[in-house]
Amino acid sequence: MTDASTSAGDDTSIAVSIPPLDETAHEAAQERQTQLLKPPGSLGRLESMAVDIAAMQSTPTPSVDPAVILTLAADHGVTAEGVSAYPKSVTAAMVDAVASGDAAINALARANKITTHVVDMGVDGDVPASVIDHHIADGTANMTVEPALTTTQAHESIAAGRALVEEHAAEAGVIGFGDLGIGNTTASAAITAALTETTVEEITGHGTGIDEATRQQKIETIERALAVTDPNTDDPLDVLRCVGGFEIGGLVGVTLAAASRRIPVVVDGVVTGAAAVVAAEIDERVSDYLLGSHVSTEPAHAVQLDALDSPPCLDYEMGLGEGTGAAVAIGTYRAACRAHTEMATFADAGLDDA
Ligand SMILES: Cc1cc2ncn([C@H]3O[C@H](COP(=O)(O)O)[C@@H](O)[C@H]3O)c2cc1C
Ligand SMILES: O=C(O)c1cccnc1
Repeated sequence: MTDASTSAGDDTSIAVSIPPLDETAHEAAQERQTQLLKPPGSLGRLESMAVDIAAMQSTPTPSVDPAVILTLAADHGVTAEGVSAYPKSVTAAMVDAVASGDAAINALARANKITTHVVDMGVDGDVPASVIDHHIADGTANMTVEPALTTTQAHESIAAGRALVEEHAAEAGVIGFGDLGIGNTTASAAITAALTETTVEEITGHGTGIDEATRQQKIETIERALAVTDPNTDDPLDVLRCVGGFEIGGLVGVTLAAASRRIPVVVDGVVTGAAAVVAAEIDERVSDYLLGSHVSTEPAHAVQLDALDSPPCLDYEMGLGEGTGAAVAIGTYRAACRAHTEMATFADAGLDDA
């Protein structure tokens, strides 16, 4: 992966300043773990989760709170190729459900005390007034005919994601990723195939539940889109422009802005994973600020997590999106941080000699 100064062409408008992980905080947190009232290592990966977050946040007292999930929604012109089990109109309907508090993400976020925001990045339909408005267009173009986004739209989507962090999550302990958009597992598979050493066949999944014949059509659609739009695979912005989506570009912007503020980002499923891969190709330092959630049933997801060197923290056979995996994982990351900060040490308990 490359550094912002050498990738994305000569474009400097998306470059951000991302601080390195705080090694001193990392060492102090690791040392504290050895002093807590438990045999060293006995909290397993919960220990390294807290230590990693301490280094990201540059603090001896890591915390996920306040935890915020941003669910970005947009439509996709590629749905005209019959790649999803559901019609495009479901995107607007799901935005409405999330705004009303009725979707899976709302229930899981409430269960784990996480604030959620839903954002219209380019939904083709009416959305409630309470939805944050960063509408770029009524869905992307059909990537089998022309690039899904214009260059301007690709930039606009990233800028919107950055603005979202400044406006709604600047004080967050962690930001969880979420997505909505019928057809967006097709865009995600196309991005993943373009930016990793994989074939379209091996990383294309069943999305919302398409049968095998439709999956073959989805594979053929992605291959055609890559042939028609011919993205420069050395340029993540060009890949986003050719086969991406407005919500995916927005999530790239969220990642860049969060990392520049030392805010860890909890990656969700295959759509947000594609955005994280694009962001890490724009600036490899964002990888330091990524936290895995689940591993999705979509095959591209494990490939993405591997490319990002960001292991999942749970495997519950989930494959929904919306931020659902991030919502569940944030509960685990919160538990890790609270054990780290709230437990007594052997010395506190008068057990120095134990
Ligand atoms: C009711 C419903 C709720 C969802 N919540 C997330 N998705 C997920 O599925 C869609 C992508 O899958 P595909 O590429 O196969 O269309 C996106 O909306 C994604 O967020 C949903 C999909 C449906 C149908
Ligand atoms: O893993 C995901 O994020 C996913 C899977 C199917 C449909 N939408 C999202």
